[in-house]
Amino acid sequence: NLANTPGPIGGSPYSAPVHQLKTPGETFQPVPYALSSIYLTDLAKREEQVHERVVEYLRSLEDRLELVKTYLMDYDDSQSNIKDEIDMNATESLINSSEVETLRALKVTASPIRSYRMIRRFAQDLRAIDKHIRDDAESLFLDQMAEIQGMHNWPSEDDTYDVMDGILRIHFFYKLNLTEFVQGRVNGTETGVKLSTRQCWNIAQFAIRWQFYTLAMEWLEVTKWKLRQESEEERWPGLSEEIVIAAERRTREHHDKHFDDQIEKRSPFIFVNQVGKGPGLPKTMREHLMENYLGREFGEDTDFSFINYVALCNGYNFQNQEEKNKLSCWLERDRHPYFILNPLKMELLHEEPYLVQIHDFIGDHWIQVLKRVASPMLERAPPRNHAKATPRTATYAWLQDEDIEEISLINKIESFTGLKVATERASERLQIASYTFGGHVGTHVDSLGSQAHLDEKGDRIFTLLIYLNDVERGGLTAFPVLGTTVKPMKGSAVLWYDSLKNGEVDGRMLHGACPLILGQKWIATKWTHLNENMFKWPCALNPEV
Ligand SMILES: O=C(O)CCC(=O)C(=O)O
Ligand SMILES: [Fe+2]
Repeated sequence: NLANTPGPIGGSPYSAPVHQLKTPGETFQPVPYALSSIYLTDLAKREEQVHERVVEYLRSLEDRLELVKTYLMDYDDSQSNIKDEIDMNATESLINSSEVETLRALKVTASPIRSYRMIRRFAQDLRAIDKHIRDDAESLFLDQMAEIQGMHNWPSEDDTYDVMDGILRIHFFYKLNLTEFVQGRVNGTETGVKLSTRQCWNIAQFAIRWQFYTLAMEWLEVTKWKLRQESEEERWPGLSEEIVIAAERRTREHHDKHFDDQIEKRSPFIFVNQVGKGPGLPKTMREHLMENYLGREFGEDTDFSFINYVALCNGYNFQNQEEKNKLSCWLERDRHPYFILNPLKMELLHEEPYLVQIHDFIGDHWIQVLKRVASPMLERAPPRNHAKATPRTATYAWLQDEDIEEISLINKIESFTGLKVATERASERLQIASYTFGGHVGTHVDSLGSQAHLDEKGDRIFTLLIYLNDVERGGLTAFPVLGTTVKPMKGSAVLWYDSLKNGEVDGRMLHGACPLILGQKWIATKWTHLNENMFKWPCALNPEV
């Protein structure tokens, strides 16, 4: 799978950089902030408290500054004409510094006003400064921060990489218009918050470091555009147009060095656009792939599946009219008596292989329970341990039936599918996944293939995936071979079969989760296995299917 091939010069925004999990110490962070809406929300709440403390700390610093100034002003004021006199004496008779000191002291002593003011400064101003320092706003601030921090780590440099990785993935998949993005418009939606020139520069640097050269070129371009709009005073002194232009030159050189090699491999990753070479290849790599491979039938060569996946994420559909004519919606009552009064709202998305969306499969109450139970259990996807693993930027929890006793979800799935789901051997625990912006799952099949044949449970028969919320933008489930997508709709479920009846993997069920652009995405998935359902899901007479 091209998507999983580590390029010769690094990864891609398609596969997240893998960070080391920290060993549990005094604090711990089970899930990286950028991957978890739960932790992001929690962090946003804690920042409210942090902000309040910082404001208090600022006030305290201002108080201290005020005290220091008060002392100095009184001192300067009460000494001013002594100073003039002494200066005059010093130039006339060249007295030395210890004599100056004595002279000044005598002047103070000679004046009841000066003496009073001096004594008052010691008694009041300097004591106030002393007290302020001993009150130790710094320690207080640090203690308060530690208290707000609690058990969790504050975000680290690694967390900023996760965020930038998510942004670059959205940029790559959806060809973001960066000029709009940095001004706060994300894929057509106004978010009301901008990126600064320096922040654009940081993202450009990150893209260069990860060798996403064409994305980097766009970030450098937008950095330059922003720099040109700033006045001299607004500019951050660490950055100038010359620096950005030099970075562009270096990036283009790196790009060109690897271009021929990558064009051979038809890698869409690093060369989203052709930036360096002349008219030899007039089209961008993406255009080239789209024109030649889009929607094509394919076998082993999964280049097509990747470019189709990206296109599907962008709203394409490759089903021909004949296929589309077969699609329909209906109310289904006869699978189980349960559905007589509560018919299933079925929508056929693909006939063969079968892909169906069931609307309103579960209601608000169950959705709340699933999210609530899963939230504290979410963990990041296991890091990729070998190149073949599907890239995943999401967080997961596995629920036991006991965790969700209050809902009879499994019974409902059994009634609906007519297969055994409830026992330990028949299925896997219910998996809850949560995505934030940029979160995705690369294309894969859920079938476990030959590795499952010897397994006690046998291979997966079907996937029942329930969407737990409406998704604002992005986050479709894309099926590159079927040429269609499923739009997450709150409470709806999709069902498809993972294996052919002969036990083979059904490669046509290749699918992936498109990167989320805006909002959140939560899903619950149940995989049911073959061995316990041997007689309910018998082999077909035709070994080919
Ligand atoms: O989130 C989705 O839309 C699909 C997720 C998926 O395919 C998986 O986790 O295996
Ligand atoms: Fe899947």
